[in-house]
Amino acid sequence: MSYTVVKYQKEEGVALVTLNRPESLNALNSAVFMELGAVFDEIAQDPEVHAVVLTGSGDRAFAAGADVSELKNLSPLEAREFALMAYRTQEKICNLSKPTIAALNGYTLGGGCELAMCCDLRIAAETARLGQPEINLGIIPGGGGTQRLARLVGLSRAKELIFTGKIITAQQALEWGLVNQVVPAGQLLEEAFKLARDLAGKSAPALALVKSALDRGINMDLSSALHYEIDCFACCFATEDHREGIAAFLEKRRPAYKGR
Ligand SMILES: CC(C)(COP(=O)(O)OP(=O)(O)OC[C@H]1O[C@@H](n2cnc3c(N)ncnc32)[C@H](O)[C@@H]1OP(=O)(O)O)[C@@H](O)C(=O)NCCC(=O)NCCSC(=O)CCO
Repeated sequence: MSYTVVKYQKEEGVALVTLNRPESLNALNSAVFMELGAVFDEIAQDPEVHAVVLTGSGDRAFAAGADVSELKNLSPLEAREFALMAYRTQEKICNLSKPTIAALNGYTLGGGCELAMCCDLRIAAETARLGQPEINLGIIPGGGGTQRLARLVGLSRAKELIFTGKIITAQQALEWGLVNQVVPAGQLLEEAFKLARDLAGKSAPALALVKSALDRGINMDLSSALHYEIDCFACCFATEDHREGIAAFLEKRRPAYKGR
């Protein structure tokens, strides 16, 4: 399939997905959400892809938020439809059984920050700036910001960011746990790919199971989550990869996983 507002490339088992509206700082309009959803459907079905890097084109922004010009004339019902469309795309990203890394190459605001939080890990360029500035438009986050931000940085810091609309540096985001790593801007994609290739070399079923244990477990009560983890642990023992991983350890060699 061909895409216009999103770019999609594959390299050594890693998919690179690039938001491609640099003239508007990769603002997220309906077309972007639709194409992004189609790209992640394609990735989900592609056995050659073992990890995903999501970034923005240009050197100014990952994404500066939902496209304000599209929000301008929405009725409440249309606003709800827009948010639901974003939600459906985000669900495809969150539910992907392969690891996802957001490479934040500049402004990561509003819907952009919400999209980054749908990825498993976030690496930020030193120049990246993050925030949920919706309050300054007289609206609130509608793409999961109130929930995912609070879960990542805690309720108090989420309220600080969302109430004030202030924009924080990559370093501050690292201290708050909103990003995992900060790197020089020139090394962002290199570092994101290094991490993605490392993850692509691990057992795909083990990664899928542990992602599910973490993402589903966090929304369960502790006892249910611990039992779910036990079930996921047991499922690993149905894979060829677990035999390979354990054999490789005992034979003091690197494992060669088959992804099954
Ligand atoms: C990101 C900011 C602070 C950058 O400011 P600056 O460097 O001055 O650059 P600009 O001239 O403002 O932007 C360049 C160009 O991009 C357009 N643009 C930027 N952000 C958006 C956007 N979110 N939607 C649509 N278009 C956008 C901007 O209009 C310029 O276009 P021109 O044609 O050249 O005029 C600054 O841009 C900023 O504050 N942006 C908005 C951030 C924001 O409020 N985000 C939240 C949106 S609501 C949301 O996401 C709801 C989901 O929960």
